[in-house]
Amino acid sequence: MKDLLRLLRLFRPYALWMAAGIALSILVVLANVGLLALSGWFIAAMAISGLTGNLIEYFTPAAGIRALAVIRAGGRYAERLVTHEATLRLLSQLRVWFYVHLEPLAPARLQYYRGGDLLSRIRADIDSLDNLYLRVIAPSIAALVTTMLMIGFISIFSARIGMIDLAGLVLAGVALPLATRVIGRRGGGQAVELRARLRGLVADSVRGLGELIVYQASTRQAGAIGEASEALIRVQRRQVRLSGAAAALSGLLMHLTMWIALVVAIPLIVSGTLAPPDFAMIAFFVLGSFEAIAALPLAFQVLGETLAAARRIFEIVDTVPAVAEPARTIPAPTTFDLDLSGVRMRYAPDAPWALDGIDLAVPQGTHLGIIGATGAGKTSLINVLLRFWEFQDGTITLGGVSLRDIPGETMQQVCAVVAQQTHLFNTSIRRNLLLARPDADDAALHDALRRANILDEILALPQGLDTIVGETGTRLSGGQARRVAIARAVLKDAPILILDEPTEGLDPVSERAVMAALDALMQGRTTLLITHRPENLGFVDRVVRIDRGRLREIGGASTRERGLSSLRT
Ligand SMILES: Nc1ncnc2c1ncn2[C@@H]1O[C@H](COP(=O)(O)OP(=O)(O)OP(=O)(O)O)[C@@H](O)[C@H]1O
Repeated sequence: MKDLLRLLRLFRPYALWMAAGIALSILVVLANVGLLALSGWFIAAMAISGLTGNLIEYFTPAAGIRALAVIRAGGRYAERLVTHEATLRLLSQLRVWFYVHLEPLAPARLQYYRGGDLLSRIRADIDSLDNLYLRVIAPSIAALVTTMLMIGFISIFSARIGMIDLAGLVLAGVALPLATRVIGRRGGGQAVELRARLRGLVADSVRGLGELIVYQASTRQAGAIGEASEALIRVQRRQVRLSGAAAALSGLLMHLTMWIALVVAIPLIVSGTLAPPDFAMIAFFVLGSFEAIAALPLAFQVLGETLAAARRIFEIVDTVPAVAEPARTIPAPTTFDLDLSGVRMRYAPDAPWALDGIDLAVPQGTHLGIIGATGAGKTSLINVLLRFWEFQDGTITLGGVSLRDIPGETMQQVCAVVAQQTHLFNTSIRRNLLLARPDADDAALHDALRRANILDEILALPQGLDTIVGETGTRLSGGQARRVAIARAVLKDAPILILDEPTEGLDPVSERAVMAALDALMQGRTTLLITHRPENLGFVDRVVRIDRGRLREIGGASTRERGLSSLRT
């Protein structure tokens, strides 16, 4: 119930659209029942008139039938239009709302979710929230209102027939769906979970297809996917059987109600309380009235699935970001000396310290090389500086301002990052560059590419800047992708440059091209260069080594010439 109310609060901005959709559904149901009942009455009245020779005025009912038919068709069209407009507007708002909550959780809080699972929450779970309005709320309110109006109308003819119709509607529209919901609740939750598991598994397998083939594990992985799929099909089969049985029972109840109503109507016709044509009208009216509750079994069934999807979404939305934003706003730093004192950080309360008492001063403009064995803590230091992860002890200041008083966004603005795994989006080179500066014109883009040492190569491509780079930049070579990432950093023009193994995995020629580009970019900026390659240390002024979370200074002024000469060879 709590989740339901919370969901409803999210729907509030579209309340008017939704109300209009519901009003139109009510109109359509009433027009349909009216059309059936009036047609039944009209045909019977005309037949009786023909047999008895008593003329009746048929213009009005004929016009009524035409009017109701037009209202029903037009109303249905308008209802679909309005309810879908409401749903699509709602969906787009929900996606943005979810993304806004998701962003501060990256990367620290999201590392335990599978990529496919997250994707399924963003897409399928959010999409299934629209069920709440389209398949639950709208049909339920429409059913309630139309039932009251219809029972009121038929009771004018006979209160007993009204009660019989009401009993049939309540049984088919409430008791049956409730029973279906109780039986289907577990299956609904299971279906959502299993679908997410299957999607995660498939996404993971497609990403790791190369490894699966090399290690000949494709058959085993396909077996695991098959099992997950079988489990989902078993649950879905149970759910479909349940909804089929509910639909059949609902049909049975509808016809039973009509027969009982007719049995009650016979003595009323015989005694003259009702006119003979009313008999046909009652039969059609009762049948038609069941349209009002036709959607309720599905409503009760999808309610379980929708609430399960909502719970999974709220679970992410309610996750507290790993790094708390500052409580007070103070002016952003204008100088960029970095000072770390006694900094300790670990990834979980019971994990070993990834940084264990780091003291480090990096005056503005320094080029600092950071080396260390794998797992020593180099990336952890960067994670802390970029405010991706929180540090537990010690102090860090930037330009004299404590890092804890600087919003994460500011830190991310003043730092440009070129990493081993810098992500390129599957779009054009131009759009990848504009990420760093959306208002940059072609001249600025060309300048950035020139400074990243890649302009000629890009312009030589048939599509130039509009070349699509492929998923994660696969249509570019490793060295080209890295230099496009450098051009992006050039465009960002941030005072601090973080280079996390920027030449890792490149051949010597590409490495030299990338380092030449970086050397130009580093000028005038504070630079932290994490590297395993001793030759890259020729580009820095100072070198520190991190060893199991502790820091050791190992070099003063470097032989910068050594680095530059390596570019020339
Ligand atoms: N996201 C994480 N969650 C939990 N532990 C982590 C995480 N990232 C790193 N660690 C742990 O923290 C320690 C330091 O890792 P870190 O990535 O900083 O090392 P590194 O020096 O950058 O290594 P490499 O050169 O291999 O990138 C390691 O023990 C690692 O297992």
